[in-house]
Amino acid sequence: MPPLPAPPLPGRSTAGRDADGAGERAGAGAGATGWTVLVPIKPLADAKTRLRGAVDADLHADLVLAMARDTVAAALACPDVATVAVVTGEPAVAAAVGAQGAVVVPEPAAPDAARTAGGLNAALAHGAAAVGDGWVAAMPADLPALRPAELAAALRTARAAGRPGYVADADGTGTVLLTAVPGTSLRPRFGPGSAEAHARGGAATFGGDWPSLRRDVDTPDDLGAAAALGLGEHTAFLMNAVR
Ligand SMILES: Nc1nc2c(ncn2[C@@H]2O[C@H](COP(=O)(O)OP(=O)(O)OP(=O)(O)O)[C@@H](O)[C@H]2O)c(=O)[nH]1
Ligand SMILES: C=C(OP(=O)(O)O)C(=O)O
Repeated sequence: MPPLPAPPLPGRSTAGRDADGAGERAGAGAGATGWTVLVPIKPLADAKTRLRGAVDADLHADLVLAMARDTVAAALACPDVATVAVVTGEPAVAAAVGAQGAVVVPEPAAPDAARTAGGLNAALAHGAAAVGDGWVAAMPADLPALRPAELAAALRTARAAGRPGYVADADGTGTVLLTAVPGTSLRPRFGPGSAEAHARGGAATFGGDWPSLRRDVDTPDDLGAAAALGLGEHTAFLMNAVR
């Protein structure tokens, strides 16, 4: 007997966002018209090694979590997003983003893969299977300056294209948004040179003036660039506290 498909996750319902009457928000996964955005988040102690030194070592995990919470908050506030589904194996992350209104897809333990791009791509494939077919996108959790309107514009570009695609990061080499369309599965090829890898895999390149979406934070310099755009509240609070 073939394996049963994973059931779609429940959609998020947020009174504040639904109050303005936009019609595309209820539900997620199969049949839903709003986007489901997958956000993978690694165990905090292992995450963002290139960012180490931006704050004292004992605050590094707090900084990583603050950036993730700002990324999730911006996605939740995006009018085109029905559900934010965080793929993580870390209970502290699950509790934090669950309190924000994200749904959590528990990541299967894979100790040896956790530090590799294979770990990230496997986590996203697992998340995509859990949320089911539909308008599904993936985004890293290191976009602390992300503006909901820029994410909305990129998702609308993806929807209008009607085919899978990606948005490259500020450097042009990485990927900050990977999108699928109903009837196709997400094909994550994150890791060094992922923009080219996604293009080679047949994904369309989506361009637009989306500086906060493209501003992923890998290094202390990137954090400075994100600060120049305007950090989300969690990251801003932490950076102000350590100043
Ligand atoms: N769930 C999950 N998320 C991952 C995994 N690997 C990376 N991520 C997430 O994927 C996003 C992009 O990852 P990177 O920018 O490569 O982050 P990183 O591996 O923490 O950073 P470096 O250590 O500096 O390479 C971040 O949100 C990470 O938390 C993984 O194995 N599982
Ligand atoms: C994993 C990626 O992120 P970064 O290169 O920023 O680590 C990617 O862009 O595919």
